[in-house]
Amino acid sequence: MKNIYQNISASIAKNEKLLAVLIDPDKMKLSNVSSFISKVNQSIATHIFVGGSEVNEGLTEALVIEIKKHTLLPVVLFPGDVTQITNKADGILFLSLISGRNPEYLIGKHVEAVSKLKDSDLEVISTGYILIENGKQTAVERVSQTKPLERDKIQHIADTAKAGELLGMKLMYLEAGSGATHAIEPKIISAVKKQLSIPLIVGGGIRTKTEIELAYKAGADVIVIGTAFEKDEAFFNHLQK
Ligand SMILES: CC(C)=CCC/C(C)=C/CC/C(C)=C/CC/C(C)=C/COP(=O)(O)OP(=O)(O)O
Ligand SMILES: O=P(O)(O)OC[C@@H](O)CO
Ligand SMILES: [Mg+2]
Repeated sequence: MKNIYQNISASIAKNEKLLAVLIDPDKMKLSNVSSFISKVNQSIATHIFVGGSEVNEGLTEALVIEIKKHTLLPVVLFPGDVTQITNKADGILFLSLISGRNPEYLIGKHVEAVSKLKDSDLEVISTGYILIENGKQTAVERVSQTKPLERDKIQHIADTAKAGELLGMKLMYLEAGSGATHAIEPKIISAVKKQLSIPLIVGGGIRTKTEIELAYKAGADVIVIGTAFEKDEAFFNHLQK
């Protein structure tokens, strides 16, 4: 039995903070997985997310198989598209892009995904995905052809998250975009957190231990970091258990 969601909730109840390392199948060489994952294992990371906004078919499955050889941490798909679904992972963030108004990314991809999910034992976790503007166009914006929410409309951001919760979503993900120049501001995180009773994930542009601490303090339950590790694996040295 998979219990990724239950374990996230249990950690939050104990006031523990969670860290997901995002690995992009387009950028990670299979030959580097073993050494990269050994660094992940020695760090405070609690989850491995695998995904990208555009990934060539087949790469995700090969990467997940290789990662699973080297770690006991849960491997969770964070897919930009249906082609990234593989049964070799433990779970999948079943993302609906609720900051946008593109029906394909609100419900279309999900309908397409069902035939794949029916035959898998992936734990499917319904996740509201909210893209917030950070000054430059992100890959998610380009791929999904949607506009991010404006960062100074904080009440609108919080209401969007709450609407997702009321629709039954189990996790809420505030996204500044991979490699964002500015991470999501703490005041946005805390305003959203105040209205929510489901776990809150925050990612995009987080590069320092200070930014991690500020996001946790503001109310992030799970932080996602990809680019900072892609650019410099020495960042793991600052995040030892
Ligand atoms: C339900 C299924 C099967 C898919 C969900 C489809 C949806 C709604 C996706 C949301 C929009 C999207 C394109 C999300 C991508 C999320 C992601 C993995 C972002 C990280 O990738 P990046 O790292 O931004 O890409 P680059 O490294 O290429 O910039
Ligand atoms: O790559 P970074 O900027 O860490 O962003 C992580 C994730 O939130 C992107 O989807
Ligand atoms: Mg990336």
